[in-house]
Amino acid sequence: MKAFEANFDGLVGPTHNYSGLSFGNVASQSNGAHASNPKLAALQGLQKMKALHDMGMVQGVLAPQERPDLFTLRRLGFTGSDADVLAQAAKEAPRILAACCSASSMWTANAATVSPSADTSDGKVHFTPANLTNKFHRSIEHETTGRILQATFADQNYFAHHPALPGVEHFGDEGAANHTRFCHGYGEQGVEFFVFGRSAFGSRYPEPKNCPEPKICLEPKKYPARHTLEASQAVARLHGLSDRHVVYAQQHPDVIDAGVFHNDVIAVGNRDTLFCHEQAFLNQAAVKQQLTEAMGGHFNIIEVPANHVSVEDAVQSYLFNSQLLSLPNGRTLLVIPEECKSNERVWSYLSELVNGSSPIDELKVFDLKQSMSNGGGPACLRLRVAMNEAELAAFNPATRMSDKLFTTLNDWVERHYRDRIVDADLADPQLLIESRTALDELTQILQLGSVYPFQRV
Ligand SMILES: NCCC[C@H](NC(=O)CCC(=O)O)C(=O)O
Repeated sequence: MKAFEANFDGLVGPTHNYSGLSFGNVASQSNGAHASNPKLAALQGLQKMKALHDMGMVQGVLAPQERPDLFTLRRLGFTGSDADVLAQAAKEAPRILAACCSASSMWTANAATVSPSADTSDGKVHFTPANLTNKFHRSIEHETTGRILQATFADQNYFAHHPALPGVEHFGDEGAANHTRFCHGYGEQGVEFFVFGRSAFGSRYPEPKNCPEPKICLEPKKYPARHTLEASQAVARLHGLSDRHVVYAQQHPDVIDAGVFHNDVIAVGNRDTLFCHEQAFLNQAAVKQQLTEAMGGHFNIIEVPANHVSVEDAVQSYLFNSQLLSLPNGRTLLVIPEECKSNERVWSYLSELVNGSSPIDELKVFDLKQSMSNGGGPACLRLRVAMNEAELAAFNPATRMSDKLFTTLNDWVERHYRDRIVDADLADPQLLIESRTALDELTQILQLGSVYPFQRV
């Protein structure tokens, strides 16, 4: 049976704003307090989805979340009417209000870890929503994410859904941003590559299997390592992956300290190719060897040297937060953000790469500035789901990008979204009403049922 890689992009929610919520994410920290443009953000995202659809890729849409999150605010002790809750939170705890208004679910690379059916013991596609424990504003995503994924991949004959891992730092899980699946063909047994930032239980315990670093004691000094080895191992167990086809690697702590808060800021992979910076992993030589062996010796590694592109340039340009795509016409495309073009060193490296003999044939540049200003590039905005023909026929067709859905969603954004949000707007009860009205209509467009808390009371 033929198999495909589908990309499910997160639709940007109506409250998209810059609140400087992500310590360790340079863009988020430096753009806090700037005015955002949710309408433009959503339209920029839709343009990318439509472009991939036009190239013949399978493209899906994942719905955003209900924000402001009144249910979390009430859980934290704010009371009264919706307007009272917002007013009290704005006065007494504006940072908590901002966290409860973030549209961060747009970065669906953090929505879940997905294992295709060719890799799992029961032959189903497995999904585990990421608990995102390291950031409060993201830790409140996984329940609704789980419901959206179940409404998108509902058929239990093909799709298996797990709850998020326990919500404590020991099992900090950031989902597919730290997970790459390599394969020779999308429908064949693949190699799942899990990248973590630290080990929660330390080196007193036996060395984990398939882990190139003997004593996992190194940790970043400045910024948090969000994702643990133990989380990755739990996901591999839940998905029924075989040890022989799993490789674990630790992110280099120094690059986390340089602003690489997820591995997808410094590495991207597709099929039998890994495109990464030479300083991405601890013990990088061993990581490369393990991956090559697990892939049966047929594996391409494009390793970018620091003297061409520094880690700082990678973080500034999001070179590696690109989408490495195998197009239906057989060519390999790298989808990059505009920031790569404006960085001279990155652009000259990329120009040489596509003109040379590398496996990458073409570049496509997108303006994703609204998302980039919060540290989310092309790869952050998508969750990959490799599916065979039967699975493709089984997922919710209303979530699949088409010319018609593109027109419908553009119109929906134009009607419901604001073109400017600053901090003071987050407490506006009208924004809550607008957001819920928009999402209620969206669940009908995408045929999701009642996935939002406000629809379930
Ligand atoms: N994969 C990209 C994720 C980016 C995301 N940024 C944020 O949540 C910033 C939100 C703000 O600062 O308003 C994060 O750091 O997890």
